[in-house]
Amino acid sequence: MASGEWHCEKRFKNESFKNEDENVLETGCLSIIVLGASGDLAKKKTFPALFNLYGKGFLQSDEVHIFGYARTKISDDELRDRIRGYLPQSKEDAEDVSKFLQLVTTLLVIFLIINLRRMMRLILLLLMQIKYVTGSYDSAEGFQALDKAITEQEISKNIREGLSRRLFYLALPPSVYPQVCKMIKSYCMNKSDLGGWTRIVVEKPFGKDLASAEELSSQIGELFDEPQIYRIDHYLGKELVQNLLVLRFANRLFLPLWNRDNIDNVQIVFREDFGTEGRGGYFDQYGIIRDIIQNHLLQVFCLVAMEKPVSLKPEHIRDEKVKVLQSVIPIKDEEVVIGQYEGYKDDPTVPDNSNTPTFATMILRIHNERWEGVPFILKAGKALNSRKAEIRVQFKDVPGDIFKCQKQGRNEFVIRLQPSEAMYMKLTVKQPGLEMSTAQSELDLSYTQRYQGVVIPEAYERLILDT
Ligand SMILES: NC(=O)C1=CN([C@@H]2O[C@H](COP(=O)(O)OP(=O)(O)OC[C@H]3O[C@@H](n4cnc5c(N)ncnc54)[C@H](OP(=O)(O)O)[C@@H]3O)[C@@H](O)[C@H]2O)C=CC1
Ligand SMILES: O=C1O[C@H](COP(=O)(O)O)[C@@H](O)[C@H](O)[C@H]1O
Repeated sequence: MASGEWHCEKRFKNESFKNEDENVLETGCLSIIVLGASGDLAKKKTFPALFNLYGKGFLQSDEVHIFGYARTKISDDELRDRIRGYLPQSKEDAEDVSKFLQLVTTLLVIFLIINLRRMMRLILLLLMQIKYVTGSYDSAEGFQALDKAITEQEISKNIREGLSRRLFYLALPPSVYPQVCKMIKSYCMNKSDLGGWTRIVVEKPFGKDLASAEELSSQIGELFDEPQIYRIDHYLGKELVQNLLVLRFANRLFLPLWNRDNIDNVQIVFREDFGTEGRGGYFDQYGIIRDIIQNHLLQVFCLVAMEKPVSLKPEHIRDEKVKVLQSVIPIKDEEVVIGQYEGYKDDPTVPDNSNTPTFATMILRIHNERWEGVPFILKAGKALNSRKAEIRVQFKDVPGDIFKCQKQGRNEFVIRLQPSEAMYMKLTVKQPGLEMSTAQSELDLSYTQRYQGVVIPEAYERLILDT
């Protein structure tokens, strides 16, 4: 395997990040059931992540079976066609498909000619059997049919019932989580307690406000034990978000600078260059604040602003996040701007009279010793002119500017989460040459240049693997 590739063994053997009770390799039939399989998340992220995990050897073909469930009536093949579009595809790939089909008997030669990863994907597309079951989210009938399909698969794999594992991934609007969880609990649980398990993965946003989040938590909590429930925020799986803890707490350089004495403001920005594209059924109920800011950007905000955790244990990290969130003072109305992009209501899945925001920006202010007076500006928008997610830490001006260079710009530390992961520091330097003049330049750590050949895993690969 190439040096940058993730490796099963490496992950399980990484002692420094290990919790006492995790990293036990399990065997037995694993069924992964994607509920809401007809939707945007499933086709863009969930299924491609599963394919990648399979390609990297984390999911074994003799143990894993994947199911899709939704109300939309489509065939297994139609579902596969939808997914195929979101796996790396280009004219070049299409040629490889036909080459592969023609040269299937000379597999070793092809391995030398075409990229190994692409090759794996082609094989997967041919081999993986994704079964699609149609049904509503509150009908016993649908979930009984789903259970039947899973059980048949488990039996065909010749595995004792109790050793089977069932992972239900709710790629659905949170409004249907309670009814779906009830159905899973009533009809689709792993049938015995001989060592298998049933787990559920729920997506953000967890409710609409405090009351509904608490209600959702107690509804799910009545049906499943806490260790069976996985709440996903995929921004936490992004490489540069994972890097934030390391960056902040493993580098002496940043320790004395990361505070109100040196930092003028912090900007955490999410932009997308496409709109809802048929996702109005989910998005219009929630809007950009609940879709992006309350979860993804707030998690990033916590990692930028929190104090050093006691250790890397999840509870310790959570405790620090909670502390910094508790120190945020109520947001002022005059420090919020919201908007809706022109054309949003043209999406047939969006109601004609919708006033749901698709853009929002706001200032968070932290009332503590480190951050008093430093605005954290959070901004998110759909259908803007570019796609980008980044953190910009802007430093204060240097006092006593003997070079008269302040107009050229401040020191700024930028962490670009996507696209093209990078970190760069904007500095003032002497313009090379005979004159003593200054210019803005950058210390640049662009991942494509620094880590050539390293394949950065998609956020969902990491998170689904953890479940
Ligand atoms: N799209 C993305 O990139 C990401 C989405 N998410 C999260 O995933 C979840 C699903 O989002 P996404 O897939 O984009 O949304 P979609 O609008 O695509 O909904 C997913 C599926 O849910 C069903 N559905 C949609 N609206 C309703 C409704 N009002 N009541 C019941 N069922 C409905 C539809 O399936 P059918 O009608 O066939 O049953 C649809 O195909 C959300 O919680 C979102 O926050 C998280 C990260 C990224
Ligand atoms: O959670 C969501 O995230 C996606 C954007 O994810 P990214 O990893 O591609 O940045 C967004 O499109 C979607 O509206 C939202 O639900």
